[in-house]
Amino acid sequence: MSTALSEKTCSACRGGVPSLDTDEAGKLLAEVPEWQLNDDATLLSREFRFDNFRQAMTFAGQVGELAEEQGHHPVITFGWGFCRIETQTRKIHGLHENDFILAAKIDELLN
Ligand SMILES: C[C@H](O)[C@H](O)[C@H]1CNC2=NC(N)=NC(=O)C2=N1
Repeated sequence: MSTALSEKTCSACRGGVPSLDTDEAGKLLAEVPEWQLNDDATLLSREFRFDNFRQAMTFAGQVGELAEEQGHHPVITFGWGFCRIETQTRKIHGLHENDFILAAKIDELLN
């Protein structure tokens, strides 16, 4: 039985590893089905909707704290009623399991 993504912890990525290919990324996407891959599977993103600016801002802060805790950092954009998260592993210019672990943990913030 493999460990759920949300129970894993991001590992320090120092580059020098291949990014996930589209098949590998597609398999991991099944565990975070609310998220989207871009066409060449180098970016994982999701837009969350909220009732107002303060809720979006609070969520953005929670994602930021989670990123610091995990040592893996997405791009966080927020405004009135929305917060958009985009993640890729910059060092390898593509996706790593870390991006999917972070996505699964971000989804858990809503529980
Ligand atoms: C050593 C540490 O793992 C790296 O500097 C981390 C920090 N956070 C990171 N976040 C993202 N999104 N990509 C990276 O390559 C990255 N590298």
